[in-house]
Amino acid sequence: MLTVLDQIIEGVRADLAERRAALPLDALRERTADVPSPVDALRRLRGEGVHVIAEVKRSSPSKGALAAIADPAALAADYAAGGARVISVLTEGRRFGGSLADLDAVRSRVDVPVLRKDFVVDPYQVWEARAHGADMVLLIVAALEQEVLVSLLERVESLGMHALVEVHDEAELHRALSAGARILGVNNRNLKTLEVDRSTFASLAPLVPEGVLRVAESGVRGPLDVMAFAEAGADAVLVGEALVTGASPREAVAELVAAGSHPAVHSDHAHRTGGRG
Ligand SMILES: O=P(O)(O)OC[C@@H](O)[C@@H](O)c1c[nH]c2ccccc12
Repeated sequence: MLTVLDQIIEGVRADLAERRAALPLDALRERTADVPSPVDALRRLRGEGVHVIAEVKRSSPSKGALAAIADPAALAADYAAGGARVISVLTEGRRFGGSLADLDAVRSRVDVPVLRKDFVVDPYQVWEARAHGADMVLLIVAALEQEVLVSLLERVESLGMHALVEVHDEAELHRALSAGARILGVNNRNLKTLEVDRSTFASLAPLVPEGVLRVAESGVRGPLDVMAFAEAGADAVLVGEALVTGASPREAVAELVAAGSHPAVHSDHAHRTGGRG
């Protein structure tokens, strides 16, 4: 039986085949020459406190439509004004309602690093991310054979970008680390059942070695969740739904940023992680 992830990837491959037919890899590669160099997203995510990665997300397979988002660039500008360190843009169209046009719109508006959030299974998509100005690319371990993960990660870094390498369990975590992940995302949403279990991050975070950044993904409802992930060792949180469905995205991000830089969070985080971060 096909899992949700398998179904999504089937659609992603079909859409990718069309784009590749319209623009062959060589031509795509040439386009990257005119694109300004990537910003160092890893640097932006280091340092005191828990940083916020704010996501432009229209829909999801678990909830359906979340928000219309008529102007993704304006939303991204609000996120940046609220203090988001990185902006994540979903570019998958069939289930998440995103597009490369959204990535372009956001890129042209904000200076903060931009993450292309998609189901990347082919180097073409990594070149595409760069050609559209991305600084970071999501790689989902569950979607990739180990050799493919390794080569995609190398491609991302060779283009000067960083990868957010997403895992759901201990086996995937070990694969991510052995592939050389420097930014590790623990997705609290199980991709098979689509259920959120916020304890997933806390159970995997202690297994992440020092020097590798830890990002808690999915299920952040507000400041209390940020503080809980901080306590569990997060360097950053990735938040979508709570921001796109709220009244003021700028204020919502600012509240999360404040929770992540709360003095109690700081000292506790520094204490637990031996002062790193
Ligand atoms: O909307 P939430 O629960 O705040 O979650 C955001 C983000 O973690 C989620 O969109 C996500 C995490 N990993 C993904 C992989 C593909 C698509 C989407 C995702």
